[in-house]
Amino acid sequence: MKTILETKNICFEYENFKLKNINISLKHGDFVGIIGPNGSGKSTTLKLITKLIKPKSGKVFIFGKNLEKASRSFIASKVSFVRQEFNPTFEFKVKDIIELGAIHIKKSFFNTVNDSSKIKKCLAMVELTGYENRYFSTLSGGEQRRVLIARSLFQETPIIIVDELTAHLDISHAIQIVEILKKLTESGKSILAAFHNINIASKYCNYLYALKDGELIFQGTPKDVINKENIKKLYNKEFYILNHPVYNYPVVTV
Ligand SMILES: Nc1ncnc2c1ncn2[C@@H]1O[C@H](COP(=O)(O)OP(=O)(O)OP(=O)(O)O)[C@@H](O)[C@H]1O
Repeated sequence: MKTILETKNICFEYENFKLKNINISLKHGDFVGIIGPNGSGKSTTLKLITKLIKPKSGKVFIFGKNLEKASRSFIASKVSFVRQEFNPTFEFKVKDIIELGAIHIKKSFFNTVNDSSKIKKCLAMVELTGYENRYFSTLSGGEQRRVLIARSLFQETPIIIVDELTAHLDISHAIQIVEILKKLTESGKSILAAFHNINIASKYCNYLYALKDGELIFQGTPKDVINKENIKKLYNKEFYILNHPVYNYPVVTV
């Protein structure tokens, strides 16, 4: 399969944190997860890949195009990004939030009948039918998160990047969202997501990158990455690793 997103030795620095030589790649149909403890650099990596911040050195390529030279509309047509935090300054309705996500690739600013049926469809996919006229600020954390996933579906990009995929979601909605994304990979879309829930990443991702203190310390299939020794090194704590009795993937437990 063809590589559609690639980082080459990207480095970045905040005052008290360094991200070092990150090499990540994503192919058509991949569901790739980034795991690692709080503050290990997952969000920073995703922000670099989506050009929200610029690397100190190294390069990012999306469909072979150097991100440095890519326009905002090119990026928006290829990548949608569900960020961990999203606090709009104005009172937006759910339907506006969804449309604004794809404003750069729309031919016209004005709503069309086609758009509103597409918004309905995307909301139905995340079980928020009838929410289009609700004010975003009045939704629960989990509902807001699902609106942002719906916005990403509305954008219809070949690459979907999600920071902390299961943030604010109860276990049932977390699985529902992950399964929607997994289904999209079967039709050729590619997902890159940061996970705190390693067991969900283990079941659904075909490849994992493990970040610690700004460095990629392990990578490979969930079976390669998730074992007692690696998880201890990653989180500085002992866990039990079991094998899922039905689906045969490694499960981390206390
Ligand atoms: N704007 C910023 N200015 C200064 N330091 C920052 C900034 N954003 C992040 N950092 C620091 O960079 C480090 C990596 O943060 P990052 O958000 O990438 O980690 P993360 O792995 O996504 O963490 P979490 O699992 O808690 O979401 C942290 O130490 C954080 O405090």
